[in-house]
Amino acid sequence: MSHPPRRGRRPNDPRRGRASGPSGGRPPQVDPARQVAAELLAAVRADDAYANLKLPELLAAHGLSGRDAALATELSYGTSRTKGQLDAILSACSTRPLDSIDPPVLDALRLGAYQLLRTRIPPHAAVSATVDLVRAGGRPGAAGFVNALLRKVSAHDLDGWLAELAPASDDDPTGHLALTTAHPSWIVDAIGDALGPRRDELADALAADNQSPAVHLVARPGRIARDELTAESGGTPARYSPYGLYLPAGNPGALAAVADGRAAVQDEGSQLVALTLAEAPLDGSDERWLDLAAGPGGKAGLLGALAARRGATVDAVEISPHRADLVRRTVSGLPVTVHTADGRDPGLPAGSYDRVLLDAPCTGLGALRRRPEARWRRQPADVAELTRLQRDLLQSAAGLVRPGGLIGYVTCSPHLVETAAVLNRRPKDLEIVDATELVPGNPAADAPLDGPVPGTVQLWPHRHGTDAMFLALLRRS
Ligand SMILES: C[S@@+](CC[C@H](N)C(=O)[O-])C[C@H]1O[C@@H](n2cnc3c(N)ncnc32)[C@H](O)[C@@H]1O
Repeated sequence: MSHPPRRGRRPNDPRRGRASGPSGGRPPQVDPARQVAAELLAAVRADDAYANLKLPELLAAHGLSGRDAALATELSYGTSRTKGQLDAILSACSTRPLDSIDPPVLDALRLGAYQLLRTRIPPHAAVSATVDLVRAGGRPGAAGFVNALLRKVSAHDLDGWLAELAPASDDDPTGHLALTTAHPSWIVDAIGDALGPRRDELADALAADNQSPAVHLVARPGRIARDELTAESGGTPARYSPYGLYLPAGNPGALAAVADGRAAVQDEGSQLVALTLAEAPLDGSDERWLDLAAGPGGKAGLLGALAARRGATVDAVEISPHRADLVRRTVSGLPVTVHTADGRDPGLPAGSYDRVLLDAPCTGLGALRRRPEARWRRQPADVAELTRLQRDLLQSAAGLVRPGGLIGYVTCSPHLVETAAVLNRRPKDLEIVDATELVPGNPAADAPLDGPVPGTVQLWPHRHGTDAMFLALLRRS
């Protein structure tokens, strides 16, 4: 039942209609999309869940598809991605510090603020749905607080809030971009440093993290031709990778070719770095390949398919047993042997591999567009810890590759400490091979792809439409 507008209130006033506030008499009804979004935020916050893995589970559990699933995805991913920006605005409106607010209530406030500031959902619907969520979640005492706070948020649109709260770009360029593009300051600085002389692209690079990317598929060589996959999936051929294609909206898992392993979901940048290593000119034998940090197996699957066609074999090493099992599933039927082992000392024969991929564990700052919560979960201290591991793994790779053999050192992060600094302290017998001309499809013709050390490759979402993958090709002397 709808209520008539009360006297003295504007038609769009969020106090209108069923935004009944704390004392509305009817039982709260939460629509399933917002329920899923709230459950996802709780899982990310309380259980350290990965949003992109948890969401399909929740959608299936609630039986959501079509428009409801799209709304749940938009609300949960959008809220996760912009959390810091939403918090700055909520803080400005709140009478209490945010860290004193019951965490599920704070989740609901973020969801409500996201709807008010970044969707076309009418303000009264955004507020009333959030109040309902809080009441249905067993926190009726917070309903009045939530209602009042979101009414304050609705006083401005997003641009209005950013104009009020963001520091001036001239005074504090990092702080300005951090708030306006919803990134932690340390990540703004890291990406700015990685852009080096092209720092003027920083706003574009950060904006690209906030775009929902297309799903990229790889047509596994020898298992399905790209044309066939294009016809089966309704996708379009990728710009650079000869095996890649871009899918429009939809669930890739529902495609028969993905379900039966002829194709897989894989960012085009990941395809390009693996292909560059596999196809780089090499003198001498070319039969033994190694993937030293293989889980969950995307690149091992591509390398395995190429190896099968070229009469080579691949050893794939992964330290986590669960992820090693994922690799085994991915490479089934391919000439790949999976070892659950520490890549720093995997017990494999020294000096025996022709090509070695080290797709190192990293901060993932190059794939923020695909991992909505990652930018707020990662901490600057993670970088030092990962860098030690990256250096140790590179040392191990250097011992496993044969003289004259090639290593592809890869990160899905452009952070200079994970790229240039690791390379600058590499083992002395590894020389850098110029990879910039070797990337399939020649992305350099469209936009620069030179990395921070001469000869290395840095892809970018805002330039190439790929994740920001880094590649250095190294030859053992
Ligand atoms: C960036 S991911 C690799 C992604 C993979 N190449 C793909 O394309 O699917 C890095 C992997 O290294 C694994 N890892 C971390 N430390 C390791 C170690 N010491 N030895 C081997 N693997 C390790 C992680 O568990 C993670 O699965």
